[in-house]
Amino acid sequence: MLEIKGLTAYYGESEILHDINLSVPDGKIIALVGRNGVGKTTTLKSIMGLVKTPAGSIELSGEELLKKPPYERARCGIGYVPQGRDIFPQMTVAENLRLGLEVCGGKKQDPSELFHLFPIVEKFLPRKGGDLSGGQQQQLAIARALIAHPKLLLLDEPTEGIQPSVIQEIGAAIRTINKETGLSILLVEQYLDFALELADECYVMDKGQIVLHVAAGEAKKEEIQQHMLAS
Ligand SMILES: Nc1ncnc2c1ncn2[C@@H]1O[C@H](COP(=O)(O)OP(=O)(O)OP(=O)(O)O)[C@@H](O)[C@H]1O
Repeated sequence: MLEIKGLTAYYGESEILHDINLSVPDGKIIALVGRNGVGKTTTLKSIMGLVKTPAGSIELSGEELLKKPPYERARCGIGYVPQGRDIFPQMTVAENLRLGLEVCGGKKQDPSELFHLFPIVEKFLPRKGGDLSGGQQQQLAIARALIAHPKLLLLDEPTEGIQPSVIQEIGAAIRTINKETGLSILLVEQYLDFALELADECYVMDKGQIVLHVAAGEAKKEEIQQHMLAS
């Protein structure tokens, strides 16, 4: 599905990612973990074309994305839920959801197919996005990304600032959508237990490099934690 090879990324003159190799196989959930500031968000932004990536390759189902602008990458089938969710507070939940359709050229899709995953989104359709709690906004942001039927979903810290009961609901929804539709998911997380519970494989990042790649089933939590400690 997604194949990243030898990727570097820059902010200005600073090289942030160094020779990243990472793959998301079809239908799998892959976690990318690491402490603050190691380059996880930059990896997702690189996939979306939002940062300078002068070297390497990013292929989606065999198609090179590196030279494509962000909107074309989204149209190739990538849904992106950024850190902080980017919900428009003055727009209603229904309007926020509809924005997700712009990605597929405004094609008519039926949002109701997502309501069994996120009942709260259906319940609050007429409410302003800004009136939702953090957890509800996160569910709306994921629903908005799913409405265009992506092949690959990029999730940036969906548990950040969210209460434990809602984290469980979000985890269940991610697992259900993966099982029901075979959607491939790249999940960036700092909450290691959540990541290991959901993921098939786990990559650990430190200082802009991948320092460990393990199957989540055999993942040694302590070993991963060692790599996540400040060095
Ligand atoms: N817009 C920017 N301009 C310059 N440097 C940046 C910018 N955004 C991030 N950085 C730097 O790039 C590095 C990687 O940041 P990144 O946000 O990718 O880390 P992260 O692992 O996602 O951390 P967090 O969990 O805090 O989001 C950090 O040193 C950060 O300070």
